[in-house]
Amino acid sequence: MGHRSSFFKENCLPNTCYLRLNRYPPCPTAFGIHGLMPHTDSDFLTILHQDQVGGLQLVKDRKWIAVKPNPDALIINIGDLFQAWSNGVYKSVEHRVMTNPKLERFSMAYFLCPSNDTVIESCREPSIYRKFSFREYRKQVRDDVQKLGSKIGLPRFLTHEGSSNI
Ligand SMILES: O=C(O)CCC(=O)C(=O)O
Ligand SMILES: [Fe+2]
Repeated sequence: MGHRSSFFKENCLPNTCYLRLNRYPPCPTAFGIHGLMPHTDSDFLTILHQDQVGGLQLVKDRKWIAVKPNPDALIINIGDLFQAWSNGVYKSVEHRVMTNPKLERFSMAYFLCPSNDTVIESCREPSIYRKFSFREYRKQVRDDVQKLGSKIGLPRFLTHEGSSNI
């Protein structure tokens, strides 16, 4: 896509990526409860493993669809940084987890993150996002969650060009 092929190798290092282990207890009392609220991941890519219980859903064509559980497969989710880096060609996927009334669920997510100083810059002109460091992105997300109660994410970094195209 016009980026250096060594970009990930140089910027996403073992100590900048992380693994999250998720446990969702059964939720017998109510139907349609979020185990994890709708969100996009603030990284480049997430490699996800879910067990056989199911509950992961993603937005496709503006509708929530369930991801069929397959413990033998890994799911690769595109994150916000990949969207910015590709100038919006690849979209960060919105996803959520619904709880199961009877079964406990486990998942494992590996987040491919760069170092805080890494500058995320789009490969094409005109760029729809201004360039930003991962540190700046994380701070903006943290500040928005604190002040507004939810993440705004990439729309905060739209350029004039990007704003007039959405
Ligand atoms: O548990 C899952 O399937 C999804 C986990 C997830 O989206 C996350 O940890 O960001
Ligand atoms: Fe996620």
